[in-house]
Amino acid sequence: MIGIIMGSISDWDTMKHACDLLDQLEISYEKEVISAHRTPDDMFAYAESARDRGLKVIIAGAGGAAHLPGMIASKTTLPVIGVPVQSKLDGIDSLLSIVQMPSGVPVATVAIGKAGAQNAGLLSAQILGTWDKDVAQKLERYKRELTEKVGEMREQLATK
Ligand SMILES: Nc1c(C(=O)O)ncn1[C@@H]1O[C@H](COP(=O)(O)O)[C@@H](O)[C@H]1O
Repeated sequence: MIGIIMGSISDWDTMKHACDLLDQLEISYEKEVISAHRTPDDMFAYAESARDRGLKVIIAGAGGAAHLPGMIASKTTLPVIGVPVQSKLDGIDSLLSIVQMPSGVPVATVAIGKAGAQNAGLLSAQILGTWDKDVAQKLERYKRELTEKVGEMREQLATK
């Protein structure tokens, strides 16, 4: 249902958090290394075939000159979520490369690094949840768990 792609295997430490989130929700996904710069033909083939292969959302992570999410978005009408990966410039270059898309070609951009990748996984599930009741129920459960964790934090704080 979800395609998770990254510009390099060096992005895995970040992108695995999107995978972990989807594993937690038991939502199927595929993962692949694809680079707009290093494998442009593969990138276009991936974007052009994504809908016919049954994907509903694409999560694309890249660092530095992070053109992958935007270029994928240029070739598909599926929603694309961009994850800025940490870089030598603290990921600011990745963030700006992904978020500053021209009008007409949106990429839903999340925060830099692990939290961003987790949110990308969650956001992709929420998109599925707009029509998939099973996924929507899992998301309700996830939210309840978040609330419970805050309850635990309050108990912890009371002991400080
Ligand atoms: N930004 C891109 C693209 C792309 O946008 O097509 N392809 C690779 N990269 C990024 O280059 C960084 C360094 O990659 P290496 O570690 O392989 O040298 C990675 O963060 C990757 O996402």
